[in-house]
Amino acid sequence: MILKRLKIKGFRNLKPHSLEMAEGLHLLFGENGAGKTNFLESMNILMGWGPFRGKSVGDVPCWHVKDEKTFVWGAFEGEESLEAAVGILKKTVFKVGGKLSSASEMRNMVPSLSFLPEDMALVEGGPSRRRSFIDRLCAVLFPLYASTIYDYRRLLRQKKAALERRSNISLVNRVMAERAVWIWSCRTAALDLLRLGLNEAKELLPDEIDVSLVRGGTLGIDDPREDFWESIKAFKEKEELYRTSIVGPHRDEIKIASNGRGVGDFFSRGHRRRTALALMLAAGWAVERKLRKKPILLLDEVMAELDMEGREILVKMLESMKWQTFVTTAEDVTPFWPGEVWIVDKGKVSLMR
Ligand SMILES: Nc1ncnc2c1ncn2[C@@H]1O[C@H](COP(=O)(O)OP(=O)(O)OP(=O)(O)O)[C@@H](O)[C@H]1O
Repeated sequence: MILKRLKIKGFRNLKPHSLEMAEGLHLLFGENGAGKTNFLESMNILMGWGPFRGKSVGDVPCWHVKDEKTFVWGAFEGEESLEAAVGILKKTVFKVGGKLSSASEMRNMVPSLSFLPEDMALVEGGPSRRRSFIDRLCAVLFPLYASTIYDYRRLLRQKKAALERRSNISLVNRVMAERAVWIWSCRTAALDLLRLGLNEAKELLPDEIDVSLVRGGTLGIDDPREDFWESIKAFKEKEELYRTSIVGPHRDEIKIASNGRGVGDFFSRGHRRRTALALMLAAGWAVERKLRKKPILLLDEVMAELDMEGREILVKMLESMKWQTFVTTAEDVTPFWPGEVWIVDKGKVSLMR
């Protein structure tokens, strides 16, 4: 799908806009603090994902204009056509085709993926980044995924409280087991698709890459349900001693390996960045393959640490995927950019060519 028209009002530092957008690649070029990330974020919120990580929706309305309504409106075309609007105050209110809707409906109707500067460190550091990446992909691929994760987290809190009180946790374990097994099945299916997608992004990769799920805190028995229950049994005392939940998807690791070794440990920094971008492209491919809809990609400052060759490969691959893609940059890469170039200056977004 593509976002054909976009209207923005009262959104952070952005001036009111009404813009026509083409398909294909879009570069948003401007100085630091110009509003490039804000512009991507407005689309991210419209497509049901909320503000970028760590930011609160209450901070979105422009600080300088009192009592102005904050909204983002978009007309999407492609596999489906629809008009959607989101009004933002302390919360977000969605309308699709004039009728009340929700963020999760938007996420399912208009598949989109965002990739932020911190995602460039996807293959290194702790597992929570990789879980967040796979969760975002699963939330696009499987309509009930986001609500199941929400439910699972609620159960985790209940289990923790029960462990603190030293009360019986067998009932909460039983309810958790169903969610845990389902989340594992979704993550496994998403990783199967990612593996196929990585074949399409080979050019970016320095070597063969494999991705696999290591179930959190389990004994690693083949059957996930048996794995859950046997591990719960095996670690019962430990859970009670530490009063924390050891077994389950909240402790999963997504292993990214090359020739059997974790790439975080031995790929160079640049090659780790390329691997992260290859995973992002593979995720887009997975969405298109499963949903038969072209995703919209929002990429914030992803070219900053790539060498010239890496940038050229990335742009060539994005061109060949034919997804509508928005890329921000503070570096002047406009001469070799093959698509539309937008200049972002003090909150004003205008088409350069
Ligand atoms: N609610 C708000 N109202 C008005 N201005 C805001 C609001 N929230 C953030 N801003 C301002 O928006 C400005 C632009 O931020 P943004 O992150 O979009 O810049 P950017 O072009 O992506 O910059 P960089 O290249 O440094 O990443 C920031 O300077 C910030 O102070």
